Amino acid sequence: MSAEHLLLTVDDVDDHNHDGGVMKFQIRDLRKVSDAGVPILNGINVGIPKGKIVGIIGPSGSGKSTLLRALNRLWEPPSDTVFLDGRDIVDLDVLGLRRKVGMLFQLPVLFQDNIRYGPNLRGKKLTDVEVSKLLTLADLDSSFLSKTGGELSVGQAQRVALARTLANEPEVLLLDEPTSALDPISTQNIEDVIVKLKKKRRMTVVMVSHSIKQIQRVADVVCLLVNGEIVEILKPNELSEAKHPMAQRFLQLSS
Ligand SMILES: Nc1ncnc2c1ncn2[C@@H]1O[C@H](COP(=O)(O)OP(=O)(O)OP(=O)(O)O)[C@@H](O)[C@H]1O
Repeated sequence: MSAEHLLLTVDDVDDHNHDGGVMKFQIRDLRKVSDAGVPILNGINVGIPKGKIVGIIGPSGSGKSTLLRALNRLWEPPSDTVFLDGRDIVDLDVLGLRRKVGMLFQLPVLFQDNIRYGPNLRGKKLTDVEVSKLLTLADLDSSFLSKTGGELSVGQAQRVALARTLANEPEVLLLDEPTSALDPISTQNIEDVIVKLKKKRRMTVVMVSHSIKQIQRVADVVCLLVNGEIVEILKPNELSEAKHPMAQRFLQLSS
């Protein structure tokens, strides 16, 4: 399949509430080779539609995290490959980029004043009321204001980490298996928050997950990554129709 066929358009996204075809990210022929000369990303061509949840699934080692990390320059992509709102991200101020493009990892690492940290860096002091609002957004009550990191369960800590990311008012949320360490209830809480953020704040979300069911619950469109290539782009309810043999095998074993 040629690269042009894999350019994601808003028509691929089964939802009427779109922004007239606006892409938040455009990724063009993104490649990465390891120091040992092994290809990690093999020419990624895809658009990430504004205000949508794009799921990324694929076998272990297929390059999902590397792709995600390219979007906020945790891995520095080559110039002319990743564009945010039409601008090459390597030309942007890296801290400004990371405020706009927040990231949540698999396991949260926390300390008490974390939520205030990002705004503080920008000289903005959040009041207790503002912090409470962020906690509410992440489905936590204000009692969490006075709790230290050690008093939180992993699920609560992940929601506090989400509130911390949201304190920067990001336009894009990158999620790297954000619920893989959580129980089903905490997982559902995080999924609900993600969907709410998309609906209420029209946030763009790119989510890596090993859970096909999770991707089917939250994503508007799904990219299947195999050996550093997006081999198919499907709607969540069409995943069983994947044609690439590795993608079929992965989906069969995962379901
Ligand atoms: N800095 C690096 N140097 C060399 N190889 C790397 C580096 N980062 C990642 N890789 C390799 O690149 C490939 C893709 O890694 P990546 O973490 O992006 O995959 P993934 O699809 O997210 O995997 P998983 O599902 O297991 O988390 C792997 O083979 C990995 O070993």
